[in-house]
Order: sequence, then C-alpha cells, then structure tokens
Amino acid sequence: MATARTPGQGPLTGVRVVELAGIGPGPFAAMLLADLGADVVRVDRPGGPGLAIDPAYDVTNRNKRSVVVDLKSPDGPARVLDLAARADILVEGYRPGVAERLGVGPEPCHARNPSLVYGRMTGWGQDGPLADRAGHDIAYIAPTGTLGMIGRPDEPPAVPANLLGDYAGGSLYLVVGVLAALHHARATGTGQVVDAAIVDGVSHLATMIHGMLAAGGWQDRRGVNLLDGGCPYYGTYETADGRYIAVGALEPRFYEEFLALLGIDDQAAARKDVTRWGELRERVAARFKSRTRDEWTAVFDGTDACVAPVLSLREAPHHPHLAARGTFTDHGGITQPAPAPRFSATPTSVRTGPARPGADTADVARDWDVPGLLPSSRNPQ
Ligand SMILES: CC(C)(COP(=O)(O)OP(=O)(O)OC[C@H]1O[C@@H](n2cnc3c(N)ncnc32)[C@H](O)[C@@H]1OP(=O)(O)O)[C@@H](O)C(=O)NCCC(=O)NCCSC(=O)C(=O)O
Repeated sequence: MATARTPGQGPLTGVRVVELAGIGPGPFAAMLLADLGADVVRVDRPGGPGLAIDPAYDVTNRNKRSVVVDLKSPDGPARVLDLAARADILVEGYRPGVAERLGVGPEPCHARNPSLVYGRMTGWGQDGPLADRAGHDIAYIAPTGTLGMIGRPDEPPAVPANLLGDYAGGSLYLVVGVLAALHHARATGTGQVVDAAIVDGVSHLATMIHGMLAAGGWQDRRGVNLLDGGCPYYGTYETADGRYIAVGALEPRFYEEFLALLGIDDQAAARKDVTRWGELRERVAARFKSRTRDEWTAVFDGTDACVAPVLSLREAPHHPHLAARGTFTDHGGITQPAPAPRFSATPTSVRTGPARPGADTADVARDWDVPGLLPSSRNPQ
C-alpha cells in the first residue's frame, strides 16, 4: 500500500540513506539528500537529541521518514545494522568514537555492507587534539580565520548565525563527499568513510582569499579589504528609514552606472584610488541616507548597478525575483526555502513535512524489509 510519505522524485530517487539523528549539520545534510529524492530514514533516539526544536517545525526533517531505535537497548544496534545493510549511505554526527561504542561504527556496518558510504559529520574531525571536545559552529569557525575576517575593523567579529560553519563548511561538504564516494562505490563496489569536519570545510571555503593573501592583495584583518566591507562600492549602507541597501558595483561599467543613478558625478577616479575611499564612502552614505530603502530599490531596479535591498527573513519570500522563481514554498503552513539546486529532468519538491519521531516505523519496516523495527517483533510474547 502506498503511503503519503512514499519517497521519490529527484535525481537521487532509489538511493537509500540512514541518518543517525543528531543536531545541526548532519540533519541538514540528510535533508539535502532527501530533497534530491533519496529515501532518507532518520533513526531518532528515544527522547530526541539535546537541542531539538518542536518536531512539527523542524523543517530540516522534511522529505524524510523516521523510526525510533534505542541504541542502548540490547537489540537496538542490530536494527540499525539491518538498515545499514540495505542502505547506500549512512550519515552520523556524534562525537568521534560514540558510534563505535554504540555498535554501529564503520566496521560492523561495512561487515554487513561493504559498499556502504559511511558519512561522519563533526566540527573538529575524526582525529586531532580537539576531536573529542564539544563545540558549536562559532567555536569551529573561530580558529579557521573565517570568523575573524567578518565584521567592521573597529568592532568584534560579526556572528554569521550557524550558516557558515554548520551548513556551508559542514553539511555541504558532507553531501559532496558522500555523493562522490557513492559514485566510487557504484563503480567499484567499495564503500568508505567520509570524514567531514567543519574546520576543514570552512577553511576550504576561503581558498581564494588565501591566494589573495599570498599575493599581497588581502590584508590579514577584517573590514579593510575589497570583499569584506572595506571597499566603499562593496558593502551596505543605511537608508532614510533605518534599513539597509547592499552595493556590489565592482567592475568599472557597473561602478559608473551605480554612481550615475546615485547622483554622484565627480568620483569616477576614486574607484581605483584607495586614498579617496574615505571621501567616497561618506558621499555614498549621505546619498543613501536621503531616501528610504524601497525608494532606492526603485531607482536601481532593472539596472546593472549591482544594488539590492537588504531584506529580512520574513520579507525575502515576497521579493519579486525570489517570488517569481519560487525560491520559497509553503508546505503545511510553514514558509520555507524550496529545494535547491534545480534539475531539468528530475525536478524536486517538498513532498512531506517534518518527519515525526517514530511515525514511519511500520512503513520503513515494510519498504526496507526490516521487520525487527516493529515493536511487536522486538518484544515477542
Ligand atoms: C553536539 C555534541 C557536542 C553533543 O555532545 P553529546 O551530547 O555529548 O553527544 P555525543 O554526540 O557525544 O553522543 C551522543 C549521545 O547520545 C547517545 N545516542 C545517540 N543516539 C542514540 C540512540 N538512538 N539511542 C540511544 N542513545 C543514543 C550516545 O550514546 C551518546 O551518549 P553517551 O553514550 O551517554 O555518550 C556532539 O554530538 C558533537 O561534537 N558532534 C559533532 C559536532 C556537532 O554536531 N556539533 C554541533 C553542531 S550544531 C551547532 O553548531 C549549532 O546548532 O549551533
């Protein structure tokens, strides 16, 4: 019998993923795989993970199904190994050694399924002096140099929520890694362990900056460089209504269009003359202060001046361009980002809302042929 949560749709249709529930980057990586059509079974723990939000609003569990397995019960590990035996990819985000201690580490999984891709998501990585230490996004990005490079020169580093570490440096690298390893496993029959550490991924994101640093084109401090707000035609400005507008007019022709529309006609030479950047910044700031954000947005609308309004999260879905593309979607009464990227032959969508812990046990037991997941078979009378 087909169910409302039957997986599918998207380029990863037919790929089976086991997610051992954790917080932050692991669940988001598994959501990405689910968005792309994989059959993701989240193994929730009794009582849920530490920082869990209300499951009904935990949108990073959309497009997944959930079973609850107590890995500390005598038969718990065997249930997860049964799932791993039928899976292409497993994702876990415990501290190093925890999965091994629970009996679901790479060794027993590969003994059951040699082609399994075993993806490990952590902040510090599987080895190194800090591997066993607890942490969160901000502590992982701090030593990489990336936290220190964001913000104004005379203020503390700006905190980029948990987007940079958990999701960009963490989840996205895990997903790239497990899909690359899946490609290898399909070609050779050999699985492997993918060690995705936020510290590695975030450092890797700064590759171009390190090149500029080596070339003398980037100073090793924040807020004084071309792309970190140090440049007057690449940054944000306050408008008359206390909101903000963003400018990224780097190339000469875009810079000239920007100045012309802003109403400044004597600063063309300032673009390449750093000694004039202070004056240029003041002139630009004064102009932007003279009208509201939305008035300036209308001025630059339809031009190549590379200017855009800084919107809030609630405003974003209503931006005309994002609305036209359907960048956000509504599912179950929750406005949320639609799956990305987009595929011409295998379109994706939000198929189901957040999986409720344990709600799909019967369906998964049947579809994956793991009857041991069912409570009755665990406790035969
Ligand atoms: C986040 C953590 C610091 C949380 O630390 P801990 O609370 O000590 O959890 P651990 O991962 O070390 O261990 C998980 C514990 O749960 C138990 N466990 C796990 N799953 C189960 C199931 N299914 N059943 C029973 N018990 C379970 C497991 O045995 C461990 O308990 P014991 O056996 O009793 O030890 C750590 O998981 C971690 O470093 N993870 C990797 C990096 C990471 O995800 N960082 C947070 C990113 S989120 C973020 O940055 C942000 O939100 O901001």
